[in-house]
Amino acid sequence: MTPPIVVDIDGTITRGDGSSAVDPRAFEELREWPAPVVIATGKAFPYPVALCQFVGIDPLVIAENGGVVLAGDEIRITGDASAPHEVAREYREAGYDLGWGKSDLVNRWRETEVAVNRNSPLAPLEALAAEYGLEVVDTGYAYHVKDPTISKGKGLRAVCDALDRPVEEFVAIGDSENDVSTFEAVGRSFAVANADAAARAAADEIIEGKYSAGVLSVLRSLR
Ligand SMILES: O=C(O)COP(=O)(O)O
Ligand SMILES: [Mg+2]
Repeated sequence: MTPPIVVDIDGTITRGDGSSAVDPRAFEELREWPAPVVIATGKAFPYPVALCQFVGIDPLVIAENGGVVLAGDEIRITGDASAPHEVAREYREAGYDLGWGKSDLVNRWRETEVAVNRNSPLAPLEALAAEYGLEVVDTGYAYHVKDPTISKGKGLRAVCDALDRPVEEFVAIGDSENDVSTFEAVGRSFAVANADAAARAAADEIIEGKYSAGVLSVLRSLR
């Protein structure tokens, strides 16, 4: 039987062309998938919700690295953004910038963490985060200032409770440090070839292909 899947966005179903463009072939594959599809991302909640709508699948979403979860018409928000916002405030006061311009669409709808552009300095961000008992996770796309007890893996367990399905049934695909907790929770995990060291070490298997090409090859082999 085709397994349910939990899939990361950036670096995983993207085309790998330097943009955040999702490969349209992944849209097709996810829409036709004959089992639940969970989108698990570091992005703010509206992005994966919109992705599900545009793909045409039921929204099963883990956003903000597990801070916000949607399953079975329930939205579950874990933690709050006040400590991350304090870190961001102090970071700015020290003369640094979050790096997303005036509109900052990356953080505008973020409810439990703050994301910082990877062109901004990491060391002072990590120092401030530690003062507030927070961690900085580098997804390869942004630095996320977050509560260390929140993870995509825990978010997946919440989704599984809502769906009344065992988490071990799931196959996970991802590319970075923020996918490690998902890999540890599921029955079978794949890192794409472009994955970072943490994801590669945690995955059961490393896919030969990079980005969406790698994902498509795995999905086709699982069906
Ligand atoms: O938002 C990010 O930094 C990365 O997002 P992802 O978890 O979908 O790869
Ligand atoms: Mg990713």
